[in-house]
Amino acid sequence: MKIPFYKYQGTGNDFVMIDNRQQLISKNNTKLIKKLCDRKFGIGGDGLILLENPEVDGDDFKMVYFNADGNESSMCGNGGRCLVAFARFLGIIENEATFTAIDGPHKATINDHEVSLQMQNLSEIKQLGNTAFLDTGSPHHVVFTKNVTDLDVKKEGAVIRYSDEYLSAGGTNVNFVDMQEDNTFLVRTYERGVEDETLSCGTGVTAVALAAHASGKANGNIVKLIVPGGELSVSFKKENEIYTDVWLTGPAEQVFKGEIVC
Ligand SMILES: N[C@@H](CCC[C@H](N)C(=O)O)C(=O)O
Repeated sequence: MKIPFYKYQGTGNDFVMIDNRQQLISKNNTKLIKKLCDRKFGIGGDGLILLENPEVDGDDFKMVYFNADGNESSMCGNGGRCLVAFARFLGIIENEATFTAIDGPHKATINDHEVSLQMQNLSEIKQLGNTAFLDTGSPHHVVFTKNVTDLDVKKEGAVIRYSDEYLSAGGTNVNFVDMQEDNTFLVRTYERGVEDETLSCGTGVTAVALAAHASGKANGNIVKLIVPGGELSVSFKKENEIYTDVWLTGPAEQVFKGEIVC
């Protein structure tokens, strides 16, 4: 059997995309999904995303996300943005999308290669010193520190990801953040499920922007995030201690396509 696939990237967070409206891939095939994400034995990617038929009235499609380890996981912000670009490529949408992912409903807009994705409202941010923990669709530990450029993110991130504090709750992603100028932050992320640093993490930079605002490190409602793979922005409102209207914006593009022979 031959299954068509597409490769997308959003600020260097890269994904294998499959149009699964005809159920070509089984969601339980962890071994196959892990192999497809393998950079030596497969296509290579930080994750794999299935575009499926909508299950909610009014939706354009459904998003199913897997980490590179082959397991279905929580929300992927960059993956969601890439999926919107894929949906437009497939002719499912034009410039706007409504879809459901594991964390609930999302809206999105796309102009050229720029995709804005609405994230869930957020009310709970645990802050402790220069760290914070919040769930922006995926769990994120945020560390505000200096010299992020020189950090061994894989080593330092793994210590926190596998710490007793998080392990029993399924682990966490870890973001190391260095403030640059007003409302601008440099971010490097250790991703759970990839178990390494990735070039960008959408739910991660969303967590950084909201944690920076909650702790007074950012004072505007638009925050610029510089990641190893490019630049993203996060805009939001704060109403009655709840962050609403949270939008993650940045580029997303198709890189190549091919066929999986299985
Ligand atoms: N790259 C993602 C986050 C993907 C989920 C994460 N690895 C997890 O399992 O929590 C993003 O762009 O948000």
